[in-house]
This record gives sequence, structure tokens and C-alpha cells, in this order.
Amino acid sequence: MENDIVVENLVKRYGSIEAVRGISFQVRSGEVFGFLGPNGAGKTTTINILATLLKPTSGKAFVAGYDVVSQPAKVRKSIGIVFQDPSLDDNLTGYENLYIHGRLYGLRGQSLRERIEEALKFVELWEFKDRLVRNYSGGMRRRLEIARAMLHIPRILFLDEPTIGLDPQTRVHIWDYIKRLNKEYGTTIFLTTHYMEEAEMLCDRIAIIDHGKIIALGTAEELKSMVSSDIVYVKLAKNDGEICSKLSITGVENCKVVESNTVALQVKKASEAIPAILLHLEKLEMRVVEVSYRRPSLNDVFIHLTGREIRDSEGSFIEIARMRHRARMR
Ligand SMILES: Nc1ncnc2c1ncn2[C@@H]1O[C@H](COP(=O)(O)OP(=O)(O)OP(=O)(O)O)[C@@H](O)[C@H]1O
Repeated sequence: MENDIVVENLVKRYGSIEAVRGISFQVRSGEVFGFLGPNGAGKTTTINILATLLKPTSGKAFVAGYDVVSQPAKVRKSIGIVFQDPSLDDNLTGYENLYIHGRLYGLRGQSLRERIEEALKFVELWEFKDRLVRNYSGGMRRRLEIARAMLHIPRILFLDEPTIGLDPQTRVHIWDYIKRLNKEYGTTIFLTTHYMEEAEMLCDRIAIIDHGKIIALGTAEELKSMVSSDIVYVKLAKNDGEICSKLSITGVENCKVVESNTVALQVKKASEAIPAILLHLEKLEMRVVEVSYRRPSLNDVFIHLTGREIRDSEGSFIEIARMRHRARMR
């Protein structure tokens, strides 16, 4: 299968800070590929190098077959990019924003008008085309940015944290546009995110990045199989301070009280462990109110690999700080 992005031993230093520390990976043509990692992991730096906005310190990167350092113009013709920070002109209408962008890409006349109409209809903004962008909501702006990035039908689309700061409902809509873009236009998509569910929902393959290094790469299922445990939740009718010691039976690898009456048990295979756990509790005459289990999440994979969490709570705190900063800059 053809590769649309090839990265070999890429390094980027900002003075003494090594933001990207020798990463290598390939993105296949037609694939949705995600970089998942916490803030400061080096995701934006990588995307900026691939989009020719930043020069690498060393290593090689090829996008659509072109070298990002020696053939930047050819790379730029093949790509679209949606930046993490807003980059629309607030004082123009949605239509005008796309028109200017299209002219910059050499589109004009009837074909430009047709492309704008198609792109605005794709993201369901056609009826708002004459409204000033300053009166668009956060979700509408993101959609307009996607429309702008797809205007020249790029072979590869880069999305840097495509749903950062958006509410969950709008986030799901944006995911839908990204999936459709990939399916209907065959666009190869490279996106960065620190939302695990976003990586899981959208990406064919995911590279987990931390401190400038790729620490794991594969499909969500492959990554999750690195953590070979399920988590079983057992809710008891009564609180029991000794519950974990009572449940130290064969097959239970770890036990944690998560709520007063509920324990989380780490087991190899939930389907095999649950009957044994229930039988054991019955013998102890402890009444069970509820049993559920979950497969490991990408967050469990990150914890397994780094000992830390890709904390969404921390992410949202940083997002709020960033949005405030942006608002002040406007
Ligand atoms: N222009 C710069 N000068 C100095 N350091 C930088 C610069 N840009 C990024 N860094 C540092 O490089 C590291 C990687 O940053 P980068 O923005 O690529 O990470 P990220 O994973 O995209 O995180 P975020 O989502 O917060 O942007 C961080 O330690 C950051 O502080």
C-alpha cells in the first residue's frame, strides 16, 4: 500500500528543548492516522513540520512523496490544514473567507464558486455563508475551517486538535465531517488529539506520543491488547471495609474500592472471572446489587506505558487558560 506520509528519525529542538526526539512512522494513503498524547508531547511541532511551517532540526519527512524541506511548495499543494488556534478573518463572511483562500490556491471564476458551494454545503454552512464570522459559534468556525482546508481537494488533511474546546455534541458533528471527508473524498487524514475517545472514534491507527517520542503505535484494539486486563465492578448491598482482602482470590490481580459499596477488580478475562467472584461472594453471604465490566481504555494503555494519565481534566484546564489567552489577544 502506498504511503502518503513517511517520517524518518525526525528531531526538532527549540534551543535546549527537544520537542520531537527521533520519531519514525508512515501514514498509508486513505488512512485516518492519529497522534495521541498529552499537552506538550510534541504533536503540534510534528504537524507543523509536516505542513512545511517549521523546519526540522534533523531527520527526514515526505508528504505526498515530496520532501518537506526541499520541496515545500509541492507539499503545500497536496495538503490542507486546520490549525489548533483560530485562523479565520472575523470581519469577513464565511463565503469571503473561503473565496480569499481559494484565490490564494489559484482557484478562480466558476470553478472557485462551485468549490466554495460544495465545501460550505458539506459542512452545512451554506445558509450562513453571508454572515460575518465574528457572529459564528465555536462549532461553526471549526466547520468553516474544515471547509476552507478541503477547498482545493487536498490529498492529505492535517487537523491539529480538531475539537479542542468544543462541547461534546459539536465534537460528534465534527467527527462526522472528518469521517465523511475520508470516505467520500478518499482524503488521507493526520490528526492530533489528547482526547482518547476522539482517537478511538476516528483513527484507523494511533501513535501514542509522549515527551517527543512515539511510545506505541497500532490500531486501538492492538494498543488495548497491550494491557491484558479487564476491570470488573461489583456493587454490594452493604459497605464492607475488608472487602478487598476478602476478594483476594485466584484470578483477581488487583482490587480497589471506587465508591463506598463498589469495588473495581482487575482480572485477566472478565467472562471467566465474574462467575468465580460471584460464587465467592455468595459463600461469604454478601449480597451483590450490580456487576459490570469494561475492557481497558486507551487511557489504561497510556498509564501502563508511562505510569501517568492523559488527563482530560488537566487538558480542559489548559484549554480554558488557552481560550482566555486567545480572547485577550483578539
Ligand atoms: N516555539 C517554541 N519555542 C520553544 N519551545 C517550544 C516552542 N513550541 C513548542 N515548544 C515546546 O516543545 C514541546 C512540544 O510542544 P508542542 O506544542 O509540539 O506539543 P503538543 O503535543 O502539540 O502540545 P499542545 O497540544 O499543548 O500544543 C513543549 O515542551 C513546548 O513547550
